[in-house]
Amino acid sequence: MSYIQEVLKKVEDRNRDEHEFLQAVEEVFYSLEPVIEKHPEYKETSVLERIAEPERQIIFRVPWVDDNGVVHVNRGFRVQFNGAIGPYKGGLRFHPSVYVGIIKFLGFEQIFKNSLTGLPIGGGKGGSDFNPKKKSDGEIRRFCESFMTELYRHIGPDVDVPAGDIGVGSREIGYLYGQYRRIRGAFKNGVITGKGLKYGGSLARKEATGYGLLYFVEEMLKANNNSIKGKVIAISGSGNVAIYACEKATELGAKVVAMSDSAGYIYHADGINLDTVKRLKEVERKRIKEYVKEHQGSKYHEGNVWEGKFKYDIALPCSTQNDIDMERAKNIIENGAIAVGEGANMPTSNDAIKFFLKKEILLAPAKAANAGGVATSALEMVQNSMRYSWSFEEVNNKLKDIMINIHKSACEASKEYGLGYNLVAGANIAGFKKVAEAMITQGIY
Ligand SMILES: NC(=O)C1=CN([C@@H]2O[C@H](COP(=O)(O)OP(=O)(O)OC[C@H]3O[C@@H](n4cnc5c(N)ncnc54)[C@H](O)[C@@H]3O)[C@@H](O)[C@H]2O)C=CC1
Ligand SMILES: O=C(O)CCC(=O)C(=O)O
Repeated sequence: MSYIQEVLKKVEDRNRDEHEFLQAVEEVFYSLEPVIEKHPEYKETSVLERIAEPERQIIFRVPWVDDNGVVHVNRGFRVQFNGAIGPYKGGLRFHPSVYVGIIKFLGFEQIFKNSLTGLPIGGGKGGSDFNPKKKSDGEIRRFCESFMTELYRHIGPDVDVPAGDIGVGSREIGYLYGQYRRIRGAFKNGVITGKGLKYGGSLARKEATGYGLLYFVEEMLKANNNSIKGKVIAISGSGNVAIYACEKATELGAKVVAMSDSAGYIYHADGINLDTVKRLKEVERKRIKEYVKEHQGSKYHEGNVWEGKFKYDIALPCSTQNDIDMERAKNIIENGAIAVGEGANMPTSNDAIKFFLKKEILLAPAKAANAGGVATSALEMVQNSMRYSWSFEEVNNKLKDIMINIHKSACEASKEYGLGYNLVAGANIAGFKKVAEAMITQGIY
């Protein structure tokens, strides 16, 4: 058994039923094999064992009252995974599928992603198994208030800074921050990011993950003598990441022909009308199928977009984890894709990642490609500390530079370890080394 296999076995034994977490750890650790060989100090200081164990995980009760006066109880989580390079940083997910294995996979990914941004942020993640779908505004507010009534004691601008993720957008962030302020009796707006612009939010944070994804994919294509201009793109999801990925892709001269939600997908050969999607999803909170009522020539299909048979050059999974398994990966290639850019966290299963790499599909891995959101959150923290705000253009330019640098770091790390142009391994290695070195320098923690 190799050293990596031995460590993985220990991680598996300790986290038996946490499948998503084990998948994320396996994906990172296998790509670290050449690094461990070259750096015996990582083995001597058990960095891998340490990095796979959260510094702290908090699980709490979230009781709330619905509009009929009935009391419900959900479970809240915050996993403070690794604080070696900065305060824990990562979003909150409200979705019925949430359990500790989901939050831990997301928190683990966040360690490396945050490191790649080059900014001083550690890895953390949180959320709840609360389902925001079909809840009234009042129910959402009461849930958020209850959630923060426990969470507030574990977070702070220098300790742990949450933000949004699936099911947590600007409305939820507003209620969460309001409750934090009420309890603390202080305006510490650096405690949460993704805030509204009127109380310390950053311009371009809303757009950042989707825009950043496209900046990264453009770099990847450029490095391979290609570009986004003129490409046909399919996107899964129609939430925050998907919408702004679509916007930037269109601005860069591509045509987005498909978007989805958890029930099905729309296909519009003329190109998706993003104004309609924004209204349906951001304002009216309706299903994506409503789109076809307003656009002749578009079609709605039930099921997963990656099972659809239609032509595109680039696939951008922007919905949720394990969206692309082996069968869907094969279908994506049959549909003509030359590149995949991961906007969601861990959207591709480990065997499908290997398959894409074997088929020489250009693969922009999530940790690198969707890091623009958290990077811009870190820029929001900078602005909050300065009590100042930058213009949209200033933030967007910084975001673009960060994404270009992440691509460069992943490229260089891959090359240094003789792996050619493998951004998956390169991102893992570059993200890991910075955190590992900080951990070693700080002793045994
Ligand atoms: N919002 C952000 O800044 C960042 C988000 N991400 C990741 O991007 C992905 C999307 O997040 P957001 O757009 O923020 O969330 P969102 O809540 O705005 O949108 C989520 C989208 O995914 C779809 N979806 C959710 N569960 C699904 C399922 N089981 N099957 C099919 N579709 C499903 C929803 O219908 C919706 O269109 C997640 O993986 C998230 O972790 C990654 C980096 C930053
Ligand atoms: O902006 C943030 O802090 C969180 C972003 C996030 O949750 C992610 O990168 O997956």
